[in-house]
Amino acid sequence: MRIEWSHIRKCYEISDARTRPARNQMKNIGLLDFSASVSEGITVVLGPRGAGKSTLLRVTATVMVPDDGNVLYQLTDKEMVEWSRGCLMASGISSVSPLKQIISYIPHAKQLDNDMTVEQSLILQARSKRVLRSRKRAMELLTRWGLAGVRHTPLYQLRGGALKRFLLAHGLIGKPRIWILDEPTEGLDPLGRALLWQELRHPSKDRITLIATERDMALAELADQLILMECGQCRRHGKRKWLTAGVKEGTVSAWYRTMQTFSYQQER
Ligand SMILES: Nc1ncnc2c1ncn2[C@@H]1O[C@H](COP(=O)(O)OP(=O)(O)OP(=O)(O)O)[C@@H](O)[C@H]1O
Repeated sequence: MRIEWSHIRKCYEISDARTRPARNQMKNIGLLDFSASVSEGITVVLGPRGAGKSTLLRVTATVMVPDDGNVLYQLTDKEMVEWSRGCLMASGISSVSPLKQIISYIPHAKQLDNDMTVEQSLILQARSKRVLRSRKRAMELLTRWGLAGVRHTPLYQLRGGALKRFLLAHGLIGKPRIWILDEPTEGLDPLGRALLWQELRHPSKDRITLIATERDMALAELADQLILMECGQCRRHGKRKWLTAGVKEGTVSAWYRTMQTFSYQQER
């Protein structure tokens, strides 16, 4: 399996009338001519705030349409799916329906606006992903991710570590082949961190895991591949071992420091 991004551009229109000049509508650049590719394994996307990491994840998860360029998903030797504005206009959203079943996207959420309980939501998700024995699978995940104590809690009341663990369990329920995580360790408690590490160290064989993080270098050390972003573009990408071989310490953190033209350290 492989994902290939070609010349992706994504701009956001600035909606705040106070910051918008009267005639020229201003745009924020999310992605600018972004090209790269990844194969099975864990890919960690690094970059400073505003580099475009979340935008890349949203486009790849097909929750956002790129303005230009395309994403190709090589699912098997014979099956390839394209995601682009052109494809969407020509064939509608059904053109990416094979992806909807296999992608799980976990956004960077601080709170959920939903009064369903944890248990109900996991069962519903298992059913929507057409998991066999969906209730059993939901209970399995509920227990494994330490959610039994909050099973009857409405989602809007979940906070901190429990919320993060719920999101991870929810995302894994359908055994996704493409697992996309935006800042998964932010707000995660030690139990969740240990469970996430376990999951990342023993992944399904045929899975692409795409993780964005701004500063969790311990997470980045688990990567098979790295993408370094800056100003909406891909500045470097490749195998972690090759990229870090050039620095004395041989770690992602040391490599990342040598790549800084942005103020990673000064921000701290
Ligand atoms: N909804 C939005 N409306 C307007 N501009 C946006 C929106 N979302 C992102 N942007 C802008 O797009 C650029 C890239 O943002 P993005 O969130 O993708 O970067 P990031 O690397 O994930 O940073 P962060 O860690 O701060 O989320 C930034 O300039 C940001 O301000």
